[in-house]
Amino acid sequence: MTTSASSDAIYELSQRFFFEAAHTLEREIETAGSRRIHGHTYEAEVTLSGVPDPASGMLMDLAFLRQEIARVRDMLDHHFLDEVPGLRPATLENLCGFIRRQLEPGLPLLSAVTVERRASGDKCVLRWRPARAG
Ligand SMILES: Nc1nc2c(c(=O)[nH]1)N=C([C@H](O)[C@H](O)COP(=O)(O)OP(=O)(O)OP(=O)(O)O)CN2
Ligand SMILES: [Zn+2]
Repeated sequence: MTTSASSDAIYELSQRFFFEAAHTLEREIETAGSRRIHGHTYEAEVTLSGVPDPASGMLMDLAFLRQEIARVRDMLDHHFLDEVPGLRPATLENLCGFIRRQLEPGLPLLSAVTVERRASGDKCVLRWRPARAG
């Protein structure tokens, strides 16, 4: 037993946001409805992982995280996702990757992005080992 029982502890800090957006989708089943322009309410969550800074007690100030999220939310909310560069086809999987690419440069502790459509019970989670785990 050592006194550093929490030395391997990793903290996860998350922030959730919503956006409303339209898209079309080419798929092998239920093709007609998916090809028509239709909309969804999306709920996304971004997660940072690491060890809090001892002085601030934070992985990152949530206000800063909100600022970063607002930037990517503006790129998606009330947009036609087929026209968002780098996103097409606008699936949950590609939305997770898109949000990661937008946020990762400013958030080195970013470790997961979740995008879901609660109304239909659909959800995708993208996880990875953060560039700087703390
Ligand atoms: N692996 C994935 N499969 C599907 C995705 C996806 O993002 N990843 N997305 C869709 C469509 O966006 C589709 O609109 C959802 O299809 P479906 O569940 O069939 O219909 P709705 O939830 O839109 O329900 P309605 O009642 O028709 O509105 C499909 N597959
Ligand atoms: Zn859809």
